[in-house]
Amino acid sequence: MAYSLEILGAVTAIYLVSLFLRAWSIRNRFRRATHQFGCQPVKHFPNWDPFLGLDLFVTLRRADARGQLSQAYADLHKRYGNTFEMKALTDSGIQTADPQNIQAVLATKFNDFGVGQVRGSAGAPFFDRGVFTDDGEFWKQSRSLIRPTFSRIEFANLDSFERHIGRFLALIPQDSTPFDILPLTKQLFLDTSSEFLFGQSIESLLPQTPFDTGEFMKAFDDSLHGLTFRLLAGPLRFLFVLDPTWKKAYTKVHKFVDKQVSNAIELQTVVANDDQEFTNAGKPKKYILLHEMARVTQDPLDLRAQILNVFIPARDTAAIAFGNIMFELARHPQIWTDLRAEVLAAVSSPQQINFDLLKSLPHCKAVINETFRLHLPVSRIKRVALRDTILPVGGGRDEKSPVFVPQGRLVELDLYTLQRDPEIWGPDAHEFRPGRWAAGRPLWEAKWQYEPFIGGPRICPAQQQVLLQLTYLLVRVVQNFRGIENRDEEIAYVEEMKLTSESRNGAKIALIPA
Ligand code: HEM
Repeated sequence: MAYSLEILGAVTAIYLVSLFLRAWSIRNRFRRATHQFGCQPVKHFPNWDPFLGLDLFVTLRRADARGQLSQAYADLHKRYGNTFEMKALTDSGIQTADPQNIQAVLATKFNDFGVGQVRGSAGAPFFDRGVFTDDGEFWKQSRSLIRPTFSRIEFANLDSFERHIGRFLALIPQDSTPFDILPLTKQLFLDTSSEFLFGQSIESLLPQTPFDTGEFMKAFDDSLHGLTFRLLAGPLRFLFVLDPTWKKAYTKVHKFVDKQVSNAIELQTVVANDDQEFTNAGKPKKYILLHEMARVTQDPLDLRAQILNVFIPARDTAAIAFGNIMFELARHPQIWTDLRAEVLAAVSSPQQINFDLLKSLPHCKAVINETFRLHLPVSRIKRVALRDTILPVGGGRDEKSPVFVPQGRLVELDLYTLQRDPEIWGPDAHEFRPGRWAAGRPLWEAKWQYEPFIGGPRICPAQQQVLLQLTYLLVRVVQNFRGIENRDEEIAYVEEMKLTSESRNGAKIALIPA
């Protein structure tokens, strides 16, 4: 017993000495940065638990339970400035909603920041290394594996999208019965994204789906759920080591993906190097990401990891965005009327819809932009400093001096606060007002004030594809229904923060047939 106490005492002493040495080293590096670059300290949230930040952690978890986590961060920014530092257990580090700092982290100082320690191996063995988890050379290689397909896809695949939309429209009640459009939209995008990513749609919108869709979706959701907990737990994720449900869930997902991977490899040996961008009938070739990847690597485990690295950010994001559009339109029915007038004037039949037409609808564009401004499916971006570096602003009393960021420090970009900042968007920043986009696309994007897909080298590769699909879907729904009504007693947007952020109450609406 005495012996174990001695060991415990020694371990504690070593830990405290290492903490002290680390703090001392950071202080020296900070002094050097002050001298060289004029860095000033950033404001700190006044934690009463300065070691772990349990006080703020509990406050934030309570806000999360109320569905107001993003707003809780925005309130902190209101009190402590655009850039401040805080401790909240695993969520400790610098918070910033400043466009200059966001630009530095994502673009101008891109090589100084990475996702490694934030995501790193948290997903393994559910999903291994790929474009979503890695930094440096491995990230570059993974990104180049998917880039060619994404840069061509936006022009193609509209035909198969229409096929899925037909099924989607048929499942919408035609007698103005209230329903929640979010789950239905999730099924639609699950079907289209599985077709684009794997070459085989999960066909969840069909009554006779060839898969046990419910089982697959549950397994995938359970896998993502387990992943969210592990990411939240940070270095404490070893605590989940004995959790058998996660393994059961991701094994089912692997079984499905591995089958698609082996199909892709087999197909590769049959149709090697088909570089044609058009079919023999002159139509744009339909791109399948896994098949394009299999032209570069035929390692099944690598392919599984790489495709899951795309499927995870793809899973629900676009569906959540469409649900949010419907959520807002149901609360602003007059805007639906304006949209419908624009759509009916431009489009008479689905066959007529093409890329150029979809790009030429300013009302649709404004509604989509404004929805993304208020409701971000990905609202917080986490990065870690890969080396000692500097943020351009946020230090000192006036928050205008540069801020020293030691290697290993977490920096969180708060896009929600940025995109609702009254100094940028005016006093009606919290209101849904697509009219603010009327003068075309203003400078907001160029100034890093509007970033739902972020910017810089890690910009969402699917941005153009998603915007095109959302416009297409909006056009098709607006064509078929002359009105929309809100059927939710709760008027406010209640947020459900998982890996992505969505409306906890879905989008309960009634659509009035044309
Ligand atoms: C409304 C829909 C979507 C939004 C708002 C969105 C937004 C984002 C954002 C903000 C990031 C950066 C995350 C970070 O670096 O921490 C990201 C990354 C990514 N997104 Fe999307 N996304 C959407 C849909 C999709 C879809 C449909 C796909 C695939 C088909 C996709 C594939 C990816 C991939 C692979 C990355 C990682 C890129 C990298 O790190 O280099 N996203 N997305």
